[in-house]
Amino acid sequence: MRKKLTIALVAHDHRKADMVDWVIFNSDFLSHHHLVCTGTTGGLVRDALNEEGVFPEITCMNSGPMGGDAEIAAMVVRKEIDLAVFLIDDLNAQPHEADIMMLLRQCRIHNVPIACNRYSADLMITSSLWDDLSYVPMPPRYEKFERN
Ligand SMILES: O=C(CO)COP(=O)(O)O
Repeated sequence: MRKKLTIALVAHDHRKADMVDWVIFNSDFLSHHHLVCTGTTGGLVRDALNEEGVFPEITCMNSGPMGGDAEIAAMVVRKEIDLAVFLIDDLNAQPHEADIMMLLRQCRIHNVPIACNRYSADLMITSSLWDDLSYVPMPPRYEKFERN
């Protein structure tokens, strides 16, 4: 991949083991990109990648419940995030549900690819579209559909 991407990585506590596995599996790829993480996820990602001998640029925001999702959502709004991997715990309630919904919503509004499981994340980072200069992502159109 030619472009250096800024990739958001966020995982809830019960999904952090999956995130650590995923970053190790993709350590070669991730070594070329800037990773932006919520606080606890970022520490685990850094430790896992460093153990693999990979030292990418990593920015840690606040922990999720303390506003980390909100900080990453603000980066999405400012077009500073190219893609996000957000491993959500769908089996346990989170105290900061509103912030989680905000991050997901801002990614949808601003047309930022967001993977919520490992399979989607693997497909996303291996897409040839990243290097296709003729490809223009189509933003969502909020117009009412009228049937003729
Ligand atoms: O809660 C989170 C995302 O909603 C993740 O935050 P941490 O990475 O700080 O645990």
